Amino acid sequence: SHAWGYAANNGPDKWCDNFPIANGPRQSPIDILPGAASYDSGLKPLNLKYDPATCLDILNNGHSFQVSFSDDNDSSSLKDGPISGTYRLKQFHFHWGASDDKGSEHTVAGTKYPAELHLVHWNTKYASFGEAASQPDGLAVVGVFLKVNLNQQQVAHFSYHFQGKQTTFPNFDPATLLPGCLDYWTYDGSLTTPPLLESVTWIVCKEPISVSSDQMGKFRSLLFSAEGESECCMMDNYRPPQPLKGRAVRASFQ
Ligand SMILES: CN[C@H]1CN(c2cccc(OC)c2)S(=O)(=O)c2sc(S(N)(=O)=O)cc21
Ligand SMILES: [Zn+2]
Repeated sequence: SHAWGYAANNGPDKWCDNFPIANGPRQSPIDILPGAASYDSGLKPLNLKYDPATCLDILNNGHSFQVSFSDDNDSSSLKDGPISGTYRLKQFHFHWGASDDKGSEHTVAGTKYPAELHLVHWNTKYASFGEAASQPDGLAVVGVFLKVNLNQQQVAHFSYHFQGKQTTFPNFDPATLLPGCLDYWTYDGSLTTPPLLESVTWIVCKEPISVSSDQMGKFRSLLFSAEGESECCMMDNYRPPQPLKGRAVRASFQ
């Protein structure tokens, strides 16, 4: 079977063929309706601590590009917020569109942002990332919307063209990608790509960060294709919102 992707023949509508959990009870992303979210005063502020020294490399994995972190200690980790215990940062990556009118996975009352950042963390009560990824409380992903600010400087110089292209990416501080205000919505969901595991506590920040339009252009110059293959630009690598199926969405703010 051909690998999954975002094209008509292997995209989100086809994922259920190989990953039946695609139609499961807690799939992501969702459309967030601020008016229907319930404020929960028991939710704590996010406690994010990132150490740039843990930044390892940047990889174009054929679906996005991801920046990976060494996770053999808690120096880059998430605590508090809606979770209990400590979750270690494993990687971050983005989803984006072919144009600025689409690209985010979560939407807010139907509004799509041009891109969305995902910071992926795993629960250290499990022995490894791989084990945590299959547990209902195993992962916590912080989602940050990106909006285009026409005279905004570069977010960072990412442009790792081909699938499989990997280079070192030393001392990048992911805290530079966080919005000033860390108000968030939270709900129980899944990975938004295969294997679509229902192991994610989603934490979606209300405030977007701004990127320049040429930063968006750089994203769109990345390639799904590998070296030597016919070039296929990496864009529209987002899954559309999935049915809420009775889940509650809580807000950390009023
Ligand atoms: C290709 N993308 C996923 C890769 N990963 C994964 C997770 C568990 C098992 C596995 O293969 C067995 C791979 S991952 O945890 O790094 C994530 S997080 C994520 S998102 N968009 O929901 O934030 C998608 C993926
Ligand atoms: Zn993602």
